[in-house]
Amino acid sequence: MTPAARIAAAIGVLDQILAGAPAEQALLRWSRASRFAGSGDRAALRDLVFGALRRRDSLAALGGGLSGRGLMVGHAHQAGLPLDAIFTGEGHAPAPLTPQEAAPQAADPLPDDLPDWLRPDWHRALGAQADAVAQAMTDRAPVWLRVNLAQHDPAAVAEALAAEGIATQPAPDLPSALRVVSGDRLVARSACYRDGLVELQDLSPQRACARLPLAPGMRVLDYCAGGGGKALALAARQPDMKVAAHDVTPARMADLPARAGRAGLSIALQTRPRGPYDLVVADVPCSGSGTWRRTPDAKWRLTRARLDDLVAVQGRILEQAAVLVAPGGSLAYMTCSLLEAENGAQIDGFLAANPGFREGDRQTWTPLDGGDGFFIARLVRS
Ligand SMILES: C[S@@+](CC[C@H](N)C(=O)[O-])C[C@H]1O[C@@H](n2cnc3c(N)ncnc32)[C@H](O)[C@@H]1O
Repeated sequence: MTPAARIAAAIGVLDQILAGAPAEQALLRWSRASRFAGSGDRAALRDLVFGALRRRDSLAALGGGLSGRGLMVGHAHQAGLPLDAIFTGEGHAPAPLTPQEAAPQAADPLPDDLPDWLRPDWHRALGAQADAVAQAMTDRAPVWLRVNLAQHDPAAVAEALAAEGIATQPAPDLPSALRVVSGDRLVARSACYRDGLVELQDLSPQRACARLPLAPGMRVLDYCAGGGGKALALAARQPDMKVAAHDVTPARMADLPARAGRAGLSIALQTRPRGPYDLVVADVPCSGSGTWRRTPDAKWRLTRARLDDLVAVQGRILEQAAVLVAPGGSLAYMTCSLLEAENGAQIDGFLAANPGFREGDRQTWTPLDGGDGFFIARLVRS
């Protein structure tokens, strides 16, 4: 496909998303209907669509309207693309620009690419960093790997990755974390990934897991395990523990035994955990506002009602998980959100209602720290 044809395809896919279709679904529908497209075309289209969604409102302002075409015209202006060569109307290229599209009168400053209803919450949570974090959310997220330190040395793993065409850089503060600087699309097919040397895991959840005090013999439960990212990270840090994983939807843990097997770790699946555990991790469902670089359509789909529902679910999970914690043990609450309602306010509410717990630790990371937005609070049971 020509660059112009890719832009025309992005216009169609974006129109579907703006009409309510989830981004992944709209991209899949396009792929199925476009058998002529190669993997390079699909990757380029995905980049165009996700890039436009991250900067939806600023591109709409630059491109003359909130439509697939407006976003792609805005993108062409912002990226300095040769407009006359793209908007030709010939073959599969999009129609020529109108005079208004060719000379946009965009607002200065451009919109901050936050949903209007959320802006006050965002600023309350992030204070002086609010604008910089909103700006950071408009960029592509870096890819981070977690080296399985239980079995491998990070420098040797970095060399093995490089031999497969994947260049990495170590995180300055965390031995397990490697940032992929080129070859990110090769990771999932690499031998290093297949053989359990590395897992795909963002820097911030790695940092959160690294903060938790672990010791041999500890009983650990990942209460909202999903694919098991936190259980695997903890087990790799201290293989001499009994690590169990639970999820209200056990099917979400389907890949966990294979992932644990690849990493040479043992994680027991628990449908009805009874406790007590020395550490219970509650990586709760959340708005994902810290990961909007990766799922930018979620930023525009979130509503106040949905956020309120999530906050209520998180509160209930905290209460359920708390009863599984042994005296002297810890409850580690995690979200990939930056919003106060899901983070600090949730923890303050829990502590006020549960005097048997005290706060041990609380930390928020934002994209300005190198990874996704992420929150952890460790609560210690008396
Ligand atoms: C943020 S995801 C977990 C991601 C996972 N920890 C990881 O690192 O890959 C939240 C998970 O919580 C689960 N969940 C939702 N409500 C729950 C509940 N009441 N009890 C336990 N798990 C729940 C969901 O099924 C989902 O898999």
